[in-house]
Amino acid sequence: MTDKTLIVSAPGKVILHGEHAVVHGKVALAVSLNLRTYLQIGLCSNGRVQINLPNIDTCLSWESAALQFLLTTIDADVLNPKAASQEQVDKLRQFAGIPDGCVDTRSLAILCFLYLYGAISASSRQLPSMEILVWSELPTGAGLGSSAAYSVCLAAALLTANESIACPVPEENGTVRWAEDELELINKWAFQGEKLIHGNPSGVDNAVGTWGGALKYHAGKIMPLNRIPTLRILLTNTKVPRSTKTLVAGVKDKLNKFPSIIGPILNSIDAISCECERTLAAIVAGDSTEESYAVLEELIDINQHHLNVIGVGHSSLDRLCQATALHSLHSKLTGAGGGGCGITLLRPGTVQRYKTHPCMKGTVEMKVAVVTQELRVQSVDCFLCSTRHRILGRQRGERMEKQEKGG
Ligand SMILES: Nc1ncnc2c1ncn2[C@@H]1O[C@H](COP(=O)(O)OP(=O)(O)O)[C@@H](O)[C@H]1O
Ligand SMILES: C[C@@](O)(CCOP(=O)(O)O)CC(=O)O
Ligand SMILES: [Mg+2]
Repeated sequence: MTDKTLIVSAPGKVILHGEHAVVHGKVALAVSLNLRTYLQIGLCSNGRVQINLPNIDTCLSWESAALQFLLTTIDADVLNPKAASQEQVDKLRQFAGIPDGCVDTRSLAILCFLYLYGAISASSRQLPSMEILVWSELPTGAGLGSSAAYSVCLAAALLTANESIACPVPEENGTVRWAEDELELINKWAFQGEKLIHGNPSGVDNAVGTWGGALKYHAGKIMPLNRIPTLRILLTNTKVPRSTKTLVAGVKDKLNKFPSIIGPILNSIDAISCECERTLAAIVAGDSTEESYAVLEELIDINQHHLNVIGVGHSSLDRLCQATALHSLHSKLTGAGGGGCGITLLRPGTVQRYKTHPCMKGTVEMKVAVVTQELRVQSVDCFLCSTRHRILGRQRGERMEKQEKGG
C-alpha cells in the first residue's frame, strides 16, 4: 500500500450471556454494535513510527532505528500468529517505560501496538515508517469490546501495510472487505493483541470485531447465530471504570480457590446461554412470544445473580437492575462487569403487559422514556439498540471494513 492512506474500522459488541464463563470454555452469545473503532494508517518516509490515540490522550512517536530491537526480540511468522512470551513482554515494557503489573489504559494500548507492529513486521525483517491514528465511538473500558475493536483494527491495518493480506473485494456501497482466510488471519492476530490487554481472553470479542453479526462462541469455535429475532435493548453505561484484565484474573482466582463452588456456576451460565439460544429460535419460529420473553427475562435475572456471585458485579449495576425492575424490566451487566455497561431487555410493544402498572399504562416507548430519564438522574449514559438495526452485523457496513484513499 505504498503512498496510500488506508482507513479500517471494526464494531464493538454486546455479550447477551456467557461473559467470563466463556474464558473457561463455556458458551457465549454476542452481537455486534453499530458503534465502531476507526484506524487510519499512512506509510511515510520520514524514518519515524507514530501512533496517535486521541480517546486516551496519547500520541507517541519513535525513530524507526530505536524500534530495531523488535526484530531481534520477536521472531514471529506472520501467517502463524503466536502470543508474546513473558520475556518479549518484559522487553516491550522496559522499552516503553511501563512498570511490571501496570494495567492502565495507555500502557496496555502501547504494549498491544508494539507487539503487533513488531510481530507482523518480523517476517519481512523491515520496520516500515508509518503514522497511525485510532479513534473510537466506543467508550473505553466499559464492556463493549473496545479493546477487541482496537486490536482488530491494528491487525488489519498492519497486515495490509506489509502486504501479508491481499487487496480486499470491493462492495457496491463503497466499502471493501477481506476474503474469509484473510479475516481469519486478522482475527488470529487481533486475538494476540487482546492477550496483551486482557491477559487471558476467550476470543469472543475479537471474533465479533472481525466478522460482526450475532454469534455463538464456544471453546474457540465461532458459529453465526442465524435464528435470532430483533431484540430491543437499552444499553446503560454506568461510567464506572474497570479493567477487564483485573476482573478476568479475579474470576480465575476464585475458580482456583473454590473449584467445586464456582465451577457449577460457570456450568449454569453455559446452560443459560444454550437456553437463551433455544428461546431466541422459538421466538423466530413464532412460538408463544410472551412466554419466550418471560424466559429471556428470567435468564437475565439468574445470570446477573451468578455474575455477582463470581465477583464481577458492582453497586452501580445493582442500581441499574433495581431501577429497571421497578418497571418490570430485566437487566444484567455485559462484558467484564465491575462497572461498565449493563443491558436491559425491552419487550416488543404490547400495552397489555403494563396493566399491572397503572402509572405505566401506555406504550413501551413511554415506559422506556421514563426509565431512561430515571437512570440518567444517576449520571449514566443510556442508548437504545436493536439487534436488527443497531447491534446486528451481517449488513455490510457493520462488518470489518476497509476504505482505501489516494493512489
Ligand atoms: N480507542 C482506543 N485507543 C486506544 N486504546 C484503546 C482504545 N480502545 C480500547 N483501547 C485499549 O483497550 C483497553 C480497554 O479494554 P478492556 O478493559 O478490555 O475494556 P473494553 O474492551 O470493555 O472496552 C484500554 O485500556 C486500552 O488499552
Ligand atoms: C469477560 C469477558 O468474557 C468479556 C470481556 O469483554 P470486555 O473487555 O469487558 O468488553 C472476557 C473474554 O471473553 O475475553
Ligand atoms: Mg475488552
